[in-house]
Amino acid sequence: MAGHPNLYSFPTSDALAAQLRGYVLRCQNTALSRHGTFRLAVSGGSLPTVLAKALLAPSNGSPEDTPQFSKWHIFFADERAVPLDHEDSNYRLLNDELINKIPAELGAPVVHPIDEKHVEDEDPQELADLYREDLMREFAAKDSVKIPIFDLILLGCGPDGHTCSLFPGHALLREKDAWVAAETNSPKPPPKRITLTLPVVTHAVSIAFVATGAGKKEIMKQIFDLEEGSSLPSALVNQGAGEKVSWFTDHPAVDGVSFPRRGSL
Ligand SMILES: O=C(O)[C@H](O)[C@@H](O)[C@H](O)[C@H](O)COP(=O)(O)O
Repeated sequence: MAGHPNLYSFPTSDALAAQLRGYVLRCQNTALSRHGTFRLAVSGGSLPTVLAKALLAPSNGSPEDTPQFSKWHIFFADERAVPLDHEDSNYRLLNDELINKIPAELGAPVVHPIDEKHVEDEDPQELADLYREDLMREFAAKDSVKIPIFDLILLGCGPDGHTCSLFPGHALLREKDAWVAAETNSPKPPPKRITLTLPVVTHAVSIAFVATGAGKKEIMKQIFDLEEGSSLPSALVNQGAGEKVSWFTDHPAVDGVSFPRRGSL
């Protein structure tokens, strides 16, 4: 086990966004110095809005504080099997909240959507297989790799402890080999989705959760303080990736949580 996750808690959404910006840009700068691109995966929910607040804020002018979007490859940690312009699409959400608002001088990232031709398929397995092929092109172009190593995966946490489209008690949590899995019966609509698997999430260089609001405090207690929460998907990410995991929360989300938390990175 690789140590404990980092739990941060901030008084305001502005403070959270500022710290998240610093964190994401440090991940970017490390990735660019290592291999010239920044490869990340993002979830839906409130995350794209928070991310936009963080990344579209004015830079202090230093290269370290500047998003170099033209070197970014953005994948989806999970996606719903719907057309890309559908209101349930995480791709559409990310475009609306962030991508379409990036000033031209910062460049444009390469965004990797699901293959829209297969969203109506009875079984989303083909969608998952095609998304894996896209990952192969990006992560295994020259070598054969066992697992893609994202520079950063940005996640949300549902009130039931789910993350990506990995839901509590689901057989997918035991997946060891697949990179991308199909979900046909999600307890949260829409039912058909694809998701990165737990091994892909925990192998990332860095993993960050954003969880805010009083609606999260019960599940945060389960994840961080209670034995009974240890099998929840978000807790499994903590256990599998330890100190590589950072949680960005606000005070209401961690009210009553005993696990030690810090107010800055
Ligand atoms: O596909 C989904 O069902 C959502 O994207 C979901 O996974 C979301 O990330 C969490 O429920 C956290 O949501 P909030 O960030 O809005 O709390």
